[in-house]
Amino acid sequence: MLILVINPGSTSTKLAVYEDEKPMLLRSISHRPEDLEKFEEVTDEFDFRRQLIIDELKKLNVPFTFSAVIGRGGLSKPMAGGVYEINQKMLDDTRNAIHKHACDLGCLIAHSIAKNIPGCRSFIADPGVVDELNDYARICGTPLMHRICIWHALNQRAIARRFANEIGKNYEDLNLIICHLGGGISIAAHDHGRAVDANNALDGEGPFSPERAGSLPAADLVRLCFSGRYTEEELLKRIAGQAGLMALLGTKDMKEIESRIANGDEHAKLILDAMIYHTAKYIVAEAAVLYGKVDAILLTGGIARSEYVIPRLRKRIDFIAPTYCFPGEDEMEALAGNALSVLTGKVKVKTYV
Ligand SMILES: Nc1ncnc2c1ncn2[C@@H]1O[C@H](COP(=O)(O)OP(=O)(O)OP(=O)(O)O)[C@@H](O)[C@H]1O
Ligand SMILES: CCCC(=O)O
Repeated sequence: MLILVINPGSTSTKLAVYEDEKPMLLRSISHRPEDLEKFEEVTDEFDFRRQLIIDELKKLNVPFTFSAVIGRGGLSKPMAGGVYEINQKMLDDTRNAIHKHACDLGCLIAHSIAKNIPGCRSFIADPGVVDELNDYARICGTPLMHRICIWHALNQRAIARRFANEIGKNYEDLNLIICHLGGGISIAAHDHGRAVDANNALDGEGPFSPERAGSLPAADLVRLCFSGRYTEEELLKRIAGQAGLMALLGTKDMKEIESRIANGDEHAKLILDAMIYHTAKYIVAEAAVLYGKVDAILLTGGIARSEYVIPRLRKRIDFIAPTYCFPGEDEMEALAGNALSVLTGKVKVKTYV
């Protein structure tokens, strides 16, 4: 069975074709900032990115005989983890969602390609809005709002299963703290296969990250909103996009920051060490969620490759549980595997309502 996998990111669109479990091709189409800047919202990039994918597949002579197209799920309404058949409700909610993220295009493009292929199904799996929070985690100190999570559910779960497999156990038998260190940093407590606590990595919760502000002093933020100095859009960018290392150091490229530090830049060192410090604090906090019974801490994402960050982070968290590193991400393989498990009847597909 031929499966097409689509994973749009902020600067690239990844695509892969699998023949059952076997990867036949993996491509990453890079987007120049000037090509994306002209679109007001990420969903406006739909035609542009869809056409690039189709052109690339045609160029590589890939037959359009897919049994399924699976995309990285978008930020529609919260849902339990699993594999979902894309339906009209999901498409509408993804297009109309308050939160915008390049992954929205995964769902929209997967459906649009699949619908033109006879017999082809379209899926998403473990989108960033997977919500398995416990009742305490939803509550914050005002009735005006409640906590939600937006996190790297797909990669965290893929890494969790990989780790469990490597040690000969089931993910569902383990208590894990997983930290995805990417452009955003998400941290979740996985209690026997359920992510009972996770941060909203997109919206200003958790540690600051390469391009996100993380948790901010709330009253200062309110005063800033009413200061007349910024529009709503500008301030939202100060929370996700023009925030974190990008705002504090003018770059989110970790290699560049590491080289500044190696050349004696004390300010860069202070900021990066602060990011490590806050990340460690949020990781350790998840141990309380699991009553201190933590089988392992798993670190993943692009920054898990950093020889500067990882040893310093480990030094602050190793006392909780053994820490393992899974640099990068397993998203393409995880998506393909999820589609295949539905096509072969191993997993029951869910309906988004
Ligand atoms: N070899 C490396 N050493 C140090 N840092 C690295 C390395 N490779 C990537 N990074 C850093 O990882 C970060 C990006 O991580 P990643 O690729 O996981 O993010 P993303 O896919 O853009 O966003 P996200 O993971 O939040 O969806 C950047 O700050 C980048 O500089
Ligand atoms: C939906 C992925 C979460 C993030 O980018 O922070």
